[in-house]
Amino acid sequence: NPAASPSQIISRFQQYLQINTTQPSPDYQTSTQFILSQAGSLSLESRAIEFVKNKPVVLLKWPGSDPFLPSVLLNSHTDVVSFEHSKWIHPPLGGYVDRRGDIFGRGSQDMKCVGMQYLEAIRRLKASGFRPKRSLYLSFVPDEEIGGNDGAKKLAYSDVFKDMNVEIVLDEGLPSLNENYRLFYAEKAPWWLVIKSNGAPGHGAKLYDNSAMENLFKSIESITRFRASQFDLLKSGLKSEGEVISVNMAFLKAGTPSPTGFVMNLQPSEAEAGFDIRVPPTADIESFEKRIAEEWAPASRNMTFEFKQKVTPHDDLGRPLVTATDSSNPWWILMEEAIKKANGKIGKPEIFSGATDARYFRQLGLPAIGFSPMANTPYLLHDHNEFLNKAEYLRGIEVYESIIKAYTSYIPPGRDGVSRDEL
Ligand SMILES: CSCC[C@H](NC=O)C(=O)O
Ligand SMILES: [Zn+2]
Ligand SMILES: [Zn+2]
Repeated sequence: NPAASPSQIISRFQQYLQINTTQPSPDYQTSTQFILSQAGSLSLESRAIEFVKNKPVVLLKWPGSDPFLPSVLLNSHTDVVSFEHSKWIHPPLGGYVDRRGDIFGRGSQDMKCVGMQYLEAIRRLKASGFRPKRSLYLSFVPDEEIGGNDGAKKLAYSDVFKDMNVEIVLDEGLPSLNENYRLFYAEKAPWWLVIKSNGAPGHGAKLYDNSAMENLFKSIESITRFRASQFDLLKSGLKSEGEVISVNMAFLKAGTPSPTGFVMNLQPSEAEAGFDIRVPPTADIESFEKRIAEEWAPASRNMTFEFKQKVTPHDDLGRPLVTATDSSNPWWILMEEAIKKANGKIGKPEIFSGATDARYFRQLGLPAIGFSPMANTPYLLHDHNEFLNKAEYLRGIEVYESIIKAYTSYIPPGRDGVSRDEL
């Protein structure tokens, strides 16, 4: 079967990498055509739904033999973040494979790899004669990189989704440098904070209190100390990456522009700074909010603040938005078993450091697991020279074969254990 040869498999991945779905103006038309044609070659049911115009959600279905069993959803996003072309050793939209077998491209880790691996796993399972009991859905959603409001969120809150009767969702994860795959049961919530200071303007030679710059820098010092304290917890091993609040400065804006740069002998009356903050579901939100209002942007120091983005890491009832990792969640156990069956090793369950579409499904009360099968791989999401090794990519397909088999065959205890198939 030539369609299943490694060179054909890699060639399909390259084709997907070559489609320019880079934010802020992704070519969703071409990616949609590509995915639909893949679905056609696999005889999957397919449709493209525009909950928002020109932002297609491509939905594929491999029907299960028992329509009464809830379904399984494998999600991936089709968009990728932008890149600095000149800083790459191979073109970011090329899908170039070097002598070591490293496949270069924006999206090779985040997450065109996963979307294609789902499809390749289905190709192999179909060729082997496997038939799922549960229906398997694949969603290829737009706009994850800009928040997912017009993509996964629309899907999750739609009637289409209700009709799908989904019981478990898989979405993206992160690579690990060692041999252990990483599994994610929750994620941090992005808070994008902008703080502004005001102060009296004055001569650049004059020393006085409460300038806008001084007021802003008192805040930056306080934020820097907090950042260091969180980072120390991580460095010392007392906490893991997913358990600390991360704070990074995104921009600084101040000064009075002049045709030759900035006016040097005028102290500005305004200054501002922006921070990308990530809050774990386990954090004490109230005390952190208090810290921002009282220490980072106190009105008493002529400061104001605003959130450009403030996602809650909690559900409607105020509970942390997490997927269970113990025996109360059979999907977690099945996932671990299926990976191990495919000879994969697994590290400790983790909280994802960034934001993913999984949060929309967790908000509905569904279990969602973040996983991208990338072991022995450096973390290059959003970085220059993003790549995934060919051998690692192919191994990931085998892992998904094992997961899909286990998930679509799972019948919960107590449900008489007889599927329609066997009747
Ligand atoms: C709040 S929308 C941003 C989503 C983005 N997701 C992946 O990188 C992130 O910055 O985590
Ligand atoms: Zn992603
Ligand atoms: Zn991303």
